[in-house]
Amino acid sequence: MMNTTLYSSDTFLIEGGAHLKGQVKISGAKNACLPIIFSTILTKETCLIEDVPDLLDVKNACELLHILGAEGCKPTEGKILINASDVKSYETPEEIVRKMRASVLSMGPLLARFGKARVALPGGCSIGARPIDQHLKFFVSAGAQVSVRSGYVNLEIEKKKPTEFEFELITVTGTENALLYLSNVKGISILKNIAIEPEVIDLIDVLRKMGANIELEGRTAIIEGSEELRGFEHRVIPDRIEAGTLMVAAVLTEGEVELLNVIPKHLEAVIEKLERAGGEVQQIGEDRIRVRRREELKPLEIVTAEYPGFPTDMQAQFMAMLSVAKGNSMVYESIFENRFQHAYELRKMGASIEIRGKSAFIKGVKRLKGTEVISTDLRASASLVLAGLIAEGTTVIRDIYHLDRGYEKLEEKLNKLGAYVERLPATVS
Ligand SMILES: CC(=O)N[C@H]1[C@@H](OP(=O)(O)OP(=O)(O)OC[C@H]2O[C@@H](n3ccc(=O)[nH]c3=O)[C@H](O)[C@@H]2O)O[C@H](CO)[C@@H](O)[C@@H]1O
Ligand SMILES: C=C(OP(=O)(O)O)C(=O)O
Repeated sequence: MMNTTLYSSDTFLIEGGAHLKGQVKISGAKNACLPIIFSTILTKETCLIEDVPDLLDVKNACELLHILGAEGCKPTEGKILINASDVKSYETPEEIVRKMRASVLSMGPLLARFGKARVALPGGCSIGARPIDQHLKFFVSAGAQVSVRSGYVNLEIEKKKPTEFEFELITVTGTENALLYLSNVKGISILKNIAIEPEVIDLIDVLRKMGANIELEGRTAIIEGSEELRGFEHRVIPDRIEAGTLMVAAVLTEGEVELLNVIPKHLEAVIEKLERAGGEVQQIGEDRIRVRRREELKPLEIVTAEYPGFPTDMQAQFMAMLSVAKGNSMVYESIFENRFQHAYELRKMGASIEIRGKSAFIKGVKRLKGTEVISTDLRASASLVLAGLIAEGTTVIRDIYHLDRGYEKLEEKLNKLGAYVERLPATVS
């Protein structure tokens, strides 16, 4: 699990009270971009990825590719060119892997390419135990020898062969790892009970461009892999979680914000809840929406679920909003067992939230008060920023390391909309 104190981390200082107004462009999705970066290991040809968000996780993924021996890997003005033909190493070192969850996605491509992989156990947000047993069960079913020793997973396979595998539970990166691997295995494989998050579908688009033939029937994927995968050019889908976060900001601050570069279909569950809570969301173009407050904030019941359900990655942001809704709300977190750390920080700001197991009971209060809080994980940090936007006085959010993993220039975007968010650089590392 991630220990934030290991990393130098800035502080946000927020003055509450602004009504956000204006236009904001949504960045490419972190959780789509990362698996796509790892897919480049599967080909010796050059790959071009566009709409790459400027994020710590992306920089770390690129550094990992660079350490493995790939060329390019320098995100420049939203683009990355990667050529992995010179990759010779099949070992991903702990220092990088523990910084981000998605580095587990190097397993599938390295095993496919070298017949071997040695990958440190991944980090990411500490929102639960986050085991990778389903990834490993998949690799075993594909014929790999798998062992875990001294914090590293060792995988080895003699001869790649197609396989049929059913996940015991729905896992996003587990599905992506299996798709990455099988796309490079000749023959027809079947994966059942897969995740169908938009980020998984974006990866499938890329794997198809590379030459894999992938068909989807509900939660089943039929994959005809190829041993000679091609390079690709691909524009990453917009980040639905960044969009959702800014939509909540617009409603919460009684503002009016136009979001550019969104795929409204990906946001259906979020839009439905936001409208029930008193927001108004209008589609004003193919990839544009306008969001504002329609009426007084109302309480909600939210149960997180796999896509197309309500995303766990939006739960914390909604909790910040429900903290000041008129009435009692309930949030049930069905995906992760420890994803309520923001609730304790929101309480410091005056929110009334009681946690019982996987449920949070929120009694709306009239207002929040600025104080000093700690950001414990990525979306928890986002919820504290939202709370800071409407709190009385100044909110100081320490250790925004995780926020930088997942939001591109959040303070700049918010300030352009009229907020006051100042970044104070870390003084100790
Ligand atoms: C980099 C990335 O894309 N991160 C996203 C991805 O994380 P990630 O892929 O890690 O999340 P999973 O979908 O794998 O996890 C879902 C649930 O399954 C459990 N599980 C997962 C794998 C496994 O082998 N065994 C197991 O028990 C997890 O502990 C969790 O309780 O999907 C999550 C769920 O939408 C999002 O919150 C994360 O933002
Ligand atoms: C939990 C998240 O990220 P990660 O899986 O990289 O920890 C997230 O994006 O909300």
